[in-house]
Amino acid sequence: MISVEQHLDRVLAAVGPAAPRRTPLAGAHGCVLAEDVRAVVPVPPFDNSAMDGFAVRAADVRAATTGTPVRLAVVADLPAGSGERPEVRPGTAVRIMTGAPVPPGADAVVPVEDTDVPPGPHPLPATVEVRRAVPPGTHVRRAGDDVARGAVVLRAGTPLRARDLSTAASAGHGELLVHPPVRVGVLSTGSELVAPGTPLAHGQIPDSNAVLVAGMVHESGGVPVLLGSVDDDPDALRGLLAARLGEVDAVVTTGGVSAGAYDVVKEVLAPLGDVAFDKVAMQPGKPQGFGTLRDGGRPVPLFALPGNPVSVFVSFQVFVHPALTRMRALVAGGARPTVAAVAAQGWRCPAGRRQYIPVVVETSDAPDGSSGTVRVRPAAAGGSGSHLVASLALADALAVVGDDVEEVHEGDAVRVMMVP
Ligand SMILES: Nc1nc2c(c(=O)[nH]1)N[C@H]1C(S)=C(S)[C@@H](COP(=O)(O)OP(=O)(O)OC[C@H]3O[C@@H](n4cnc5c(N)ncnc54)[C@H](O)[C@@H]3O)O[C@H]1N2
Ligand code: MOO
Repeated sequence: MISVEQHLDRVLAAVGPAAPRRTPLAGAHGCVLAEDVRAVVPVPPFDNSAMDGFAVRAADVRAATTGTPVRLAVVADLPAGSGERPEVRPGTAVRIMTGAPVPPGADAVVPVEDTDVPPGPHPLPATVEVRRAVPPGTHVRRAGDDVARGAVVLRAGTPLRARDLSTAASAGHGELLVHPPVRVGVLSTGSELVAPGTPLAHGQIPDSNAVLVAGMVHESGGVPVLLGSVDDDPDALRGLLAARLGEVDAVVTTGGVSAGAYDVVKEVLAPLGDVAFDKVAMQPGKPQGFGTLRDGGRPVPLFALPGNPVSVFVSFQVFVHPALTRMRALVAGGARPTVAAVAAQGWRCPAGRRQYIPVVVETSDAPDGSSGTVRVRPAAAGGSGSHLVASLALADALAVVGDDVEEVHEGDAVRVMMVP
């Protein structure tokens, strides 16, 4: 039996990020940035109007009020996107729309509501009556107000969110140097499996692992590629892997790794040399296979997880999630975070194996209203069991109990791994 850390170290030593490549912004969401990004243009790129109205010289309208309006000649029209630069001389104004460049000579914008011109679509008036004074700079958004040219706007190592992409776009970039998305093949094994929703004949069960793994791949920032399920037939598994390996950067299989007479994953992969099958001192998730397949010369890490659904969930969070973090080139967030909690009820634990038990988290405020205590109880009425798949949905987290503990008592301190 090897420890969780030994297995994880072996996994992490075998995986790494793919070379970064320039990618259009539209395809870069979720990818990890490979270099710092600087603004190649200031944001905003030019002085522009914050209001629909009239660009004026502030000095011309210094005395304007509703009772003593100032009339100016309207000499040009500036819709957003206009490249014109009409001069605003004393006594004149230019009609301007939000986002249009402030014309030379003007130093303020009077909103249309503070004039005699009704808001909305109208022909360009010959004159405008300004009914309110505007100090210099009013409703003018200055070039570089937000970000100066050359400033770092995004840091390497961060996953690109929607707003990061908008920052990159506004700072002048159409592409970014990013690590490519990690495509993870999801493959269920077992002759008992049928597609979810299919009526079950005796002996059959729904393939719940495929959707579980695919969803966790998403939650870990990867791209799931559903490879389907194969019967416990070595040739079928061999054939599927040979046919589809080129489409993926990693593979997660479930089932077929323990001691059964039909455990085909072990049978097919063990002779490939680099795939090792170990017993890991954890519960659930004891039988684990891991190794590197070759697609031509390209290494493709393969995780052979045990078939029991709770084992799949735990094994993924403990081994596959950190590996995907490294393959994506993320700087932070390798292991799921843990927090301190208190057991709200007791439960049994296996001797000699670290327990990862799905728990419900209850927070309660202290009587003085100060910081709450995190209390946890097993999510499944049956406590700890790798087949208790339906109650997995109730769990908020995994309590992690040391291999030297045989029973957790109510009130004991426990570490809790936060999972999506
Ligand atoms: N003699 C021994 N038997 C077992 C051992 C052992 O050490 N010696 N280990 C047990 C432990 S612990 C685990 S975990 C399981 C792992 O078994 P396998 O990886 O070989 O998985 P299967 O036998 O194929 O399936 C186990 C279980 O999970 C169900 N299953 C499988 N795939 C799916 C799926 N896609 N969706 C839903 N459920 C699935 C399957 O029907 C079985 O009930 O081995 C123990 N046995
Ligand atoms: O290790 Mo198995 O995952 O205990 O059920």
